[in-house]
Amino acid sequence: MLNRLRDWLCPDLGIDLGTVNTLITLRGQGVVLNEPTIVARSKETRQILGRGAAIGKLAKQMVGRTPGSIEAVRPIKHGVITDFHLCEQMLNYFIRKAAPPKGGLRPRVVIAVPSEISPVEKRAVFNSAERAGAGRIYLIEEAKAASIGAGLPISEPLANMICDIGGGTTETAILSLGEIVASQSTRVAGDEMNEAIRDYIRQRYSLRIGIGTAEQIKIEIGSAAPLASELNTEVRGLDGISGIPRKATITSEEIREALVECLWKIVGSIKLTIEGCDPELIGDLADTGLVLTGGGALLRNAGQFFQEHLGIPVRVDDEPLTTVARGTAICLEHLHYWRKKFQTEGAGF
Ligand SMILES: Nc1ncnc2c1ncn2[C@@H]1O[C@H](COP(=O)(O)OP(=O)(O)OP(=O)(O)O)[C@@H](O)[C@H]1O
Repeated sequence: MLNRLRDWLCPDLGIDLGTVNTLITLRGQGVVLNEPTIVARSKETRQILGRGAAIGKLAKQMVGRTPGSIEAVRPIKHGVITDFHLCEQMLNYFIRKAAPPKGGLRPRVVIAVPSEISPVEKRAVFNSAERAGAGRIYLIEEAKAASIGAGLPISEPLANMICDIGGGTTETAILSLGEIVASQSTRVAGDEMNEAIRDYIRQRYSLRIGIGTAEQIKIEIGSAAPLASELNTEVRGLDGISGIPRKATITSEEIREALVECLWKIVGSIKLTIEGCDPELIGDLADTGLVLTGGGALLRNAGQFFQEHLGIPVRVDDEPLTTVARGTAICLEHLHYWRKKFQTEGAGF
């Protein structure tokens, strides 16, 4: 009864504070907010545009199309807050949008953060969330939240491996008995793939394209392993020699070539994680395999590529963009159990 009243007045929130996307879940309701982690502000006054509303989807529409006086800023880079003030304003806006406050109560919040962030960086997340209106704050490692969201039996005495390929970081972890036993984090992820595509097209076609176009190409025809039927797309950019707009047709084979180095670096990071694990547990991985999550897992044939190069079964989660957020939602449902395991701070409820 008390729980229901509290849920109505001030629902608990789960937040996946990602480099590219921020997702918020409410206890019992699943994902209620999914917005780009971007803020648009005036360069001169540093005020957020649209009376503080140019955040998320609205700000993303402005990327690359802003006049010189406006900048679209991502307050998080490689999973770590780089602009505290902006992050706090963004979180405040998202929290209010997801769960408008009633009665002045502060919600309990579970936030997923990269596993290898420093104590100072953790403190920045606490402070930003607290100033944005959160009450008691619990931090959970992104890889653990992803494992829970993907339904892995992480409480069992068995090795389970997860690899979350996000926008700014790829987090790989092996978990057993509810804890991370080995992990690696690399900055090779979706953003670096976009840069690789942009550079490839500049070198191969002398065509200059923006990072947003490179991302669109990745989503439209990107793949990690050969496709049954290869794809192509028309790309518009600026001729690097004449400076005149020009078109070119790019194939999925070419994009695969552009992405191969990034993918090999991710394979290297997964192998390092395995090497850092107790040999007793490594044996389990031949059966339990690897689960891929994060937006990067949507690259066509990603499962096939990693399976071929790691020699263990690989499964892509059904909805990899929401796995971490769904993991935080499950933690909210069982907060009495999980809160003993979280790193917590805040005013309490
Ligand atoms: N279909 C797709 N194919 C390939 N990549 C995709 C696809 N859809 C989205 N992505 C990429 O997924 C990335 C975003 O994933 P995600 O939302 O999991 O990252 P994030 O949680 O914001 O980042 P991080 O975990 O690094 O903080 C972007 O780089 C985006 O380009």
